Amino acid sequence: MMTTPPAADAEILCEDLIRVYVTEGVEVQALQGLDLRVERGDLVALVGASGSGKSTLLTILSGLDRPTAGTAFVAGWDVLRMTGAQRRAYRRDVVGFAWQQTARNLLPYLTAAENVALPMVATRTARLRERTARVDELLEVMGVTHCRDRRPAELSGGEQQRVAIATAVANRPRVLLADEPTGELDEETSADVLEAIRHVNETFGTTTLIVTHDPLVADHVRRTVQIRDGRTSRETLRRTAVGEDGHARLHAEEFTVIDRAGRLQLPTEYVEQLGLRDRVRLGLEPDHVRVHAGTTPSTGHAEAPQAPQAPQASQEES
Ligand SMILES: Nc1ncnc2c1ncn2[C@@H]1O[C@H](COP(=O)(O)OP(=O)(O)OP(=O)(O)O)[C@@H](O)[C@H]1O
Repeated sequence: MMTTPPAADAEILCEDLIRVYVTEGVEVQALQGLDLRVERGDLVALVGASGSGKSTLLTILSGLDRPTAGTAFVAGWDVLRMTGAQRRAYRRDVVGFAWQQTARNLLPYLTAAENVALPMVATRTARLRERTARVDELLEVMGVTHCRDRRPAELSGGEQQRVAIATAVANRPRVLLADEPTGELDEETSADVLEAIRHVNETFGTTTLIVTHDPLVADHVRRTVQIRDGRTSRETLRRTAVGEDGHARLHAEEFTVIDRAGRLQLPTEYVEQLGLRDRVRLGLEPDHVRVHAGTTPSTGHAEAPQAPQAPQASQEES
């Protein structure tokens, strides 16, 4: 359903997303009020420990599952309120997916080129000549032109994933969702696949969300969002800046996410390093918030250790 999302410019916008699974009378809160905003054309990695809710979120964004409550808009589509027919159109035209299990992505009896062409054949969106040109373009962007006439069994794991991503974006979806695309690959092959995803993002402007627990993914994306206990908790933004000496350097800035109720999570290492627990003392400064260990009233600043300062992040334990 095309409705205007609350913030029309965000390509993916989730607010207070909740997903409760009930199995045999036992409730599991997989998503506990998750907020996420991804701008159009962005490339974002969503990282988090096993069980933190990453796959649950991706399943919702891909239109395969409905959340229990909250809002989720993808490319202007309200994923909570789609009818069956709209859901099929959404999955066909708006989002592309690549899954961890390579076998789930490609048909084993088709060649790489036939696999990539398949979504276009299914939607009858292009004539044969346009289709062939599109397949060639995609295989080239993904660096797998040499695999054109081979079947999946004749490809390496990394080549299979690159063909799978070419297939996922064949119909020019606005959003690409990838669930652990490097989960079955070694480090070097993973880096190749991630660079290929980045190339697709830059070439076609496809908004891309990669879900992973591979920390190396963070090196290949501009923005990493960490999910903890079914909520987004921290973000890292990377940018390259040229210093006074003329050399380009990569800067990484850490942010913590603050929700509408003013709650935020302190990084575990800050909590451990300063022995923060139970209650902390806060102080409001003109441009930041101080967080001190200890629960007794302060007579000055000197006696309590000061929390390391995270850029932009005011810190308070939730
Ligand atoms: N269909 C389901 N029925 C019941 N509980 C589920 C279901 N799917 C997920 N869960 C539970 O929801 C929580 C979040 O699971 P989810 O698969 O989203 O985490 P994840 O971060 O993707 O983990 P992993 O990295 O191991 O895939 C877990 O406690 C999981 O057991």
